[in-house]
Amino acid sequence: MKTVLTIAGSDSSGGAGIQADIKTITAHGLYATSAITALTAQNTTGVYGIMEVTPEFLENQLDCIFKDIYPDAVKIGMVSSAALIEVIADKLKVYKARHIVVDPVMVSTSGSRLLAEDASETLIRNLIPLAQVITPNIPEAEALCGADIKSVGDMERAAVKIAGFTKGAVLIKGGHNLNDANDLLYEAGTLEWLNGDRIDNPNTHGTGCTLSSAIACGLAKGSTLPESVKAAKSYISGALRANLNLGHGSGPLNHMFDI
Ligand SMILES: Nc1ncnc2c1ncn2[C@@H]1O[C@H](COP(=O)(O)OP(=O)(O)O)[C@@H](O)[C@H]1O
Ligand SMILES: Cc1ncc(COP(=O)(O)O)c(N)n1
Repeated sequence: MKTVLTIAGSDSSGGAGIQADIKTITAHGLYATSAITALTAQNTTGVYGIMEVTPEFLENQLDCIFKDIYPDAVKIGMVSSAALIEVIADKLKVYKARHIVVDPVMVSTSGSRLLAEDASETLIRNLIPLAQVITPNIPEAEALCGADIKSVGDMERAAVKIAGFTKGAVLIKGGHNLNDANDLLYEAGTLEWLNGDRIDNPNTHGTGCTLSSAIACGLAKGSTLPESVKAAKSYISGALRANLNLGHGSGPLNHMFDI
């Protein structure tokens, strides 16, 4: 069986982070392993506390996984500090990890910072260069390219610039656009729009985590990046359409639908 490793934070409400990743990987018929970077006390209304693991303990988790159940793809989500980012980058290099998908999680949908302000540089310098693809949302893409994104042209210019930081590909997610849900993939010098109808569902907690894990699943199974991204987009649309309504805020996705 193919396996996908998720390196991310725990979300006590089960909608985002490690929990979303494991649900997504399982729904794709793959085996999930995990290395937890932090515990969050979180629900659909917000993030109420963050407790990071130590760099040594993250190292220990990564050694355990890579020496035993070597992953076919790796997804990286919330990593809040520079020291943890450095551990991950070192271990991915030591173990020659393949098919690395980085979701550069900076701020939660509910507005809490999940990446320390002084850690962005380390993310860009140490981790993003190892990624086959990174999946910023629009505010994260603005932070990475240092420019506002207000139009389709801005999004395309940002994609070309950000892809220069990775092994060559970026998917800028359009979930923060009001009228559509069009994502933009830039790979091997080609821009490809993945247009999606906006689904009328306010429960979008964990969409970014789910999408990046689904992409890692496609890559682990041997699909190309464009194939993996298209399948992941279709998975997200299905999970949004299946419409769960839990909690008092922006609720989680419904992974219990037929892929
Ligand atoms: N209301 C929606 N309808 C359809 N797709 C959506 C909707 N909201 C988000 N998406 C999709 O979910 C994925 C995650 O996007 P986004 O919400 O921008 O990421 P993040 O969770 O990192 O902020 C993207 O593929 C985006 O197009
Ligand atoms: C542990 C953890 N990781 C990631 C996110 C971002 O998810 P979202 O952007 O959907 O709030 C989150 N809220 N919590």
